Amino acid sequence: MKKKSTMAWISEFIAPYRFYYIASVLLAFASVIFGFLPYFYIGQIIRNLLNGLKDEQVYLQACLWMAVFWLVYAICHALSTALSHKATFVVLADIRFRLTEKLAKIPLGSVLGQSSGSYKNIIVERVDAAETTLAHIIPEFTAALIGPLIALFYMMKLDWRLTLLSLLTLPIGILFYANMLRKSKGDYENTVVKTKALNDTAVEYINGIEVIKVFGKEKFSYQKFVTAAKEGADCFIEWMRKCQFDMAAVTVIMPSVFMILLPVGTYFVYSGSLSQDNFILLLILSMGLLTPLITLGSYMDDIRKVHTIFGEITEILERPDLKRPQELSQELHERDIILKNVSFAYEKGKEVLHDISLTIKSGTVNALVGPSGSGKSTLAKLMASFWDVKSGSISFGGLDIRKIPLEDYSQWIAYVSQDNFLFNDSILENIRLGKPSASDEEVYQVAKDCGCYDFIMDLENGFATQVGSSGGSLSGGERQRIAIARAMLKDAPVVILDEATAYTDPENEALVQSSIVQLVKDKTLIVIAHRLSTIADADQIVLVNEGHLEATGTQEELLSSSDLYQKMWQAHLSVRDTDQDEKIGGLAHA
Ligand SMILES: Nc1ncnc2c1ncn2[C@@H]1O[C@H](COP(=O)(O)OP(=O)(O)OP(=O)(O)O)[C@@H](O)[C@H]1O
Repeated sequence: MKKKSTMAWISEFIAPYRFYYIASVLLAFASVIFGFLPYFYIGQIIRNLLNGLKDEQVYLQACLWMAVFWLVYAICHALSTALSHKATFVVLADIRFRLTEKLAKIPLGSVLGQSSGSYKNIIVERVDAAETTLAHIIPEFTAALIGPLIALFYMMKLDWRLTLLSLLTLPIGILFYANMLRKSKGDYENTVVKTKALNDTAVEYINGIEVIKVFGKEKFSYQKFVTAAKEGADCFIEWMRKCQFDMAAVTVIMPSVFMILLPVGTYFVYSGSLSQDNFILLLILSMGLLTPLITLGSYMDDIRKVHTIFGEITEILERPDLKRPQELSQELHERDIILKNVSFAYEKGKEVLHDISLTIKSGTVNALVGPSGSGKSTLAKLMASFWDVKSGSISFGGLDIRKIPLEDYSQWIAYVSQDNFLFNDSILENIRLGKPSASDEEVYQVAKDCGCYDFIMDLENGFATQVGSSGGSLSGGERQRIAIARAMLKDAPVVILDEATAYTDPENEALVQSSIVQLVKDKTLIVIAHRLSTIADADQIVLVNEGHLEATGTQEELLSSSDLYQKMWQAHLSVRDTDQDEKIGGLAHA
């Protein structure tokens, strides 16, 4: 697919609000004209003064008209800026919506491949940085371009020789400006990269504050942050260092045209080829000619910035969606999940699952087991449709899951992971997320079924308790039980469960386990099992090893047929606490 240019993207974003921008440009145009009209009166006043006119009325009238035009100029300018800002803030909000919508549509792997800090940086700061350019450049660029053109036209009428002389320093200024742009090429992009790194380190520092404290890594982590901050500052300083000489040259050389205009103009006046009043007016106008042109140059930098910013935004927007149809094309049969010759790689050339064929029968308990890194979670996530398989197929109810609308499929699958994310909202709303239409009573009931009603009611604000960012104000077990209640409310026929590797205490483990038993009643369960005792009665154990399907069967079958399973079982027996396992019980259907 051909990539869209930055301009094409910007046009697409601003298209719904183009009338605001057009109105803003027209008003900017009007403001330039009205801002220029007072110069006619300045010329008139100078002329009258030099001619010795002593009629106050004439001066008063000229001043009055100047004030009126200035007022109209100010109103047009304010309206133009207000319109462009209004449109820009809506455009920026749209861009943010599109970015967040896009993150929900692309494969999960594509989202997880980048740190949350850098997403936050793009969605919040980078989008914000586009505001200056979009809101200011459109009206101000117009004004900075048209203003000097009108001035130039008027000056040519007054005296073409001095007008051309007043432009003498322009090419020199442009040369310095071009040199500055050439030298600092890539510097803005560099500051973007360094700022991103700084963001990532800051987010990592804050998210990992517990680990940092526990392992006494304050110095190390703080140093990492300091280094990122210093590198960020250094690259800004370097950028400024490269620009300062040329920029200073532009600001000094361009207005120095006076050094030429004054002697030459004085000569013209004395030789009688230029009137005094026109000379003074030309001097004033030549000032107004160069300042907007210098401003125009500074917009070039902004345009370059916006190119980088939109490059980052559109890189996300152009990522391919997880392709799914809008509607189901056929009725689904039995809700079996069937994998046929499934292979998968996160990165090109690094296949992590190889040619897996497997049937998960509807209503059965299935355990995915295997050594660490063997591919259990990847397999489960493929079944949950978080990614698309690279080859082979996964079907649900007889239909390839790529042909099932994501919305439908997510209704049928409940994925309960170890790090259950809770939103910074009340417990009630966090559970209700499983079924947005659920009444408060339904939420209470599911909390009772899951065995978390009592602990919630013991909290000071009960179900209205705010859980804090990522559920930080609750214990790990409490968070997990709320996430299970959420999944239970969803009442999906298939539950994929990433069993916790470690529990803090046996009592909590028993509570979590019993809520899981409630959750999976009469459902298809696919559990990524880390402790074999909990899945001894599973209908099917799927043993994965190094991305290959090693064996499938009941525990009895695997104990007699698979060496690897035997070894894992022996290892498990040597560490398990029999009493505890009895208390907890397994995951088989009751
Ligand atoms: N997002 C990812 N990007 C790249 N590689 C990944 C990603 N997630 C997992 N992997 C790799 O895929 C392989 C299988 O990982 P997976 O998490 O599926 O194994 P697992 O059996 O669930 O491991 P564990 O029991 O330790 O959780 C590993 O080599 C892992 O490094």
